[in-house]
Amino acid sequence: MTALNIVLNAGSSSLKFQVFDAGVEPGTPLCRGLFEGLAGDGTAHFVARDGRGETVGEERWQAAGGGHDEALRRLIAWLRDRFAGASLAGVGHRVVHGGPDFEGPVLVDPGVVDDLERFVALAPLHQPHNLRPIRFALEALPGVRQVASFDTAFHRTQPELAQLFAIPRAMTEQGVRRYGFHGLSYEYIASVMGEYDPALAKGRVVVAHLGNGASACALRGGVSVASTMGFSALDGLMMGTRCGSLDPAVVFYMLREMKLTPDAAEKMLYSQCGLLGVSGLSNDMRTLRAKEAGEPHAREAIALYVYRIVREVGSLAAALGGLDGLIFTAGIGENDAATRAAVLDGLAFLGLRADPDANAAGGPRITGGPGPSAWVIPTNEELVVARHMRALIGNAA
Ligand SMILES: Nc1ncnc2c1ncn2[C@@H]1O[C@H](COP(=O)(O)OP(=O)(O)O)[C@@H](O)[C@H]1O
Ligand SMILES: CC(=O)OP(=O)(O)O
Ligand SMILES: [Mg+2]
Repeated sequence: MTALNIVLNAGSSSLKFQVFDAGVEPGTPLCRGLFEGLAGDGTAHFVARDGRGETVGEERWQAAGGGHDEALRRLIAWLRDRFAGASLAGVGHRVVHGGPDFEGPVLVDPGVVDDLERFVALAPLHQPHNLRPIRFALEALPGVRQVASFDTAFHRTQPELAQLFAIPRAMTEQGVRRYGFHGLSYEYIASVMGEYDPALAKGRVVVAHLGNGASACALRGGVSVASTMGFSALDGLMMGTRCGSLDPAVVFYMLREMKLTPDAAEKMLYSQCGLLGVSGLSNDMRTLRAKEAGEPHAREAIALYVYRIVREVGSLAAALGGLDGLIFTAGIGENDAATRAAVLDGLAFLGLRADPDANAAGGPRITGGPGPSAWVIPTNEELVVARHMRALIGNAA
């Protein structure tokens, strides 16, 4: 009987999962799937594929809020049915915030979950959805080992200056510092980029993770040296529903002049800004692309999205002292050729020369000529968690 390792990855708009044979090195999963459209009130969509890419499950429903809870309920029912008779070796979880103490993946026990609850306020779109299935499995599956892998851990290699805010030292010592996120995605990209071009593995590379959440990370020799996200996953680039970098005085304006409560102000900055806020239409790039011809606000939202990426990649290139490669990944980075083309255009001053045909075809290399190269590399956060599970709990069933 096959023993399974299941990996869960709750993003801000999605719940992704992969199922691996626990007895072998993780590679192609037995099955992988995605619930998407969980952030809004539109249609949520579930699709699952087997190891050969054949669709083995598909559902659609109306996500009237609470999309992640409903997705988890459907996923458990679907997995029970699909893998009836198999035993479960372990469950691995992407956990977005590991704070200052979790510098690598850990085996979960109730004490670890209590520690991680402290960061719910710093990652309200993620941490609750990451911890709920852990608590569920601790109760419902008491013999099954669980591993938590953190988005923040990969960035703990950054130089001290890259992690500091210019605030009183006492606040820094309390943990008010830049953590950085999407670390599992960056760890995956760092692990494969040498297969695309050995020079990337040694070089100065910026990875742009452009999903519903978005950040960029500067890698030197595959190690994180700076990133656009900070204390929380609100900072840096403009995102689907998050504002990204914002003058902190805007928050005081929201509280004092707009008379918003702190909770309402927080909700607005996490859930009603970004592409959704500027377009007034949608957080989803696919919808904005479909409407941009007739909707000036959709066009402006996309233009601002690109402008912010160009500025931040320039800043990260400065932190690296130059740029050898730029890698696009995640939902928008992997699929939206027009965003990539516009970013490359804005970064032509760094010597990037777009290859329009290669870009339209999805890469992998989307520049030509001498100078820095740009690439499209699909991310795989679940595979990184599966590797962590293998390292921590081996192949025990
Ligand atoms: N084919 C596509 N073309 C353009 N954008 C896409 C496409 N598919 C997905 N996206 C964008 O990617 C986003 C989801 O990215 P993903 O990395 O899966 O999100 P999450 O942050 O929830 O993990 C969607 O909200 C949408 O904006
Ligand atoms: C950290 C973060 O924003 O994650 P996601 O892009 O999955 O929402
Ligand atoms: Mg994601």
